[in-house]
Amino acid sequence: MIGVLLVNLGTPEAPTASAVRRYLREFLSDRRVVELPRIIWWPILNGPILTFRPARSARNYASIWMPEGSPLMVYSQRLADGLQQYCDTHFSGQVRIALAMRYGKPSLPQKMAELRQSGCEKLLVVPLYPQYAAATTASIFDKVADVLRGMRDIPELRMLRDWHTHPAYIHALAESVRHWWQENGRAEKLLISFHGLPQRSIQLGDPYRQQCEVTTALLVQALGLKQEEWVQTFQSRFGAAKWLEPYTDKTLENLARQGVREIDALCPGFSADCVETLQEIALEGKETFLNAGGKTLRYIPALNDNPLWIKAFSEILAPSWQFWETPENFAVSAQSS
Ligand SMILES: C=CC1=C(C)c2cc3[nH]c(cc4nc(cc5[nH]c(cc1n2)c(C)c5CCC(=O)O)C(CCC(=O)O)=C4C)c(C)c3C=C
Ligand SMILES: [Fe+2]
Ligand SMILES: [Fe+2]
Repeated sequence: MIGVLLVNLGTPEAPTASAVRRYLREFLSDRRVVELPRIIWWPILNGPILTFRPARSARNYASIWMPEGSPLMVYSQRLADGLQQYCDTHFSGQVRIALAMRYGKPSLPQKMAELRQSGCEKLLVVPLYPQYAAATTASIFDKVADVLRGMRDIPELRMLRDWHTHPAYIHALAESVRHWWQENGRAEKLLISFHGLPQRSIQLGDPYRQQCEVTTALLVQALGLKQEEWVQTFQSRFGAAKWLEPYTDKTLENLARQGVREIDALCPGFSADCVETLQEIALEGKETFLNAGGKTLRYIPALNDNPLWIKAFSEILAPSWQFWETPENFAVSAQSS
């Protein structure tokens, strides 16, 4: 049996200051996320950040919370469930899908143990980030390695590093934008916004910005957009350092001032909608744009559990488990799909 462990960032358990504080403490203590010497970072984190940010951040979460919970969790779980169903039909019950979070629950140690106990002797780890960053992808690898360190009988392991150029991903994005245009009409400009990173991460060798740019280039090519019909930006700055530019919020203001009236916004780096897309872009970004003179900003949902994406995602993952395929233990029926 092959275990596929989808891993996303993690999210607070409730839209309250105390739950957000617990979440931020774990997240922002990760050395892959904040690469400052502890002696400098510790007092800042435990002082102003964990004092003031949780309440403000909790309000942001409250504005987008779903009846079933945090959107990041709800959509990631729906993706995992949809993928399990798809695999049961197309891969003869040989693939078991699970979802874990890098921070909080369901935890990586718990889900890795469950997969192992249910007879998965092979494990494919799939960070739910199309573009590689040390802060996200490598952090998941670190945690997986920590868990393996405590296991006697470790599984055979593979990890997907990124899928930022995969034709199935680009096609799924392009289809979701085209579908959006069919249903809602087409705005003057397509804003393509990725989560930011400190500029220093790039100087230290992170391929993240380049991967975002390649995804954008392939997407606008697939959509047949001209240069003046799209703009690529980076959102979610944190702290005082310089982050990747152009910034999404400043760009929205500038576009409105230049006379752009309608924007469709897409966040291709997020597999699941979350506070950064539903609050920061669809609510706050819209407000910024309208306050600066824009007329409409419409957020195009992430791929989430879109059935087209579930099929496309299985095409991205399948080569990794077919690598393990042997005639005796794995009757693949993928071609019959
Ligand atoms: C130093 C800070 C941060 C780095 C570096 C960073 C990189 C990074 N993050 C994502 C994806 C997500 N981030 C999310 C939330 C979030 N991110 C940071 C900080 C950094 N991110 C904070 C403090 C928060 C929490 C919200 C807030 O208080 O503003 C989320 C959403 C989580 C949710 O619960 O909905 C995602 C997803 C990527 C892809 C990335 C590097 C490329
Ligand atoms: Fe983040
Ligand atoms: Fe944010």
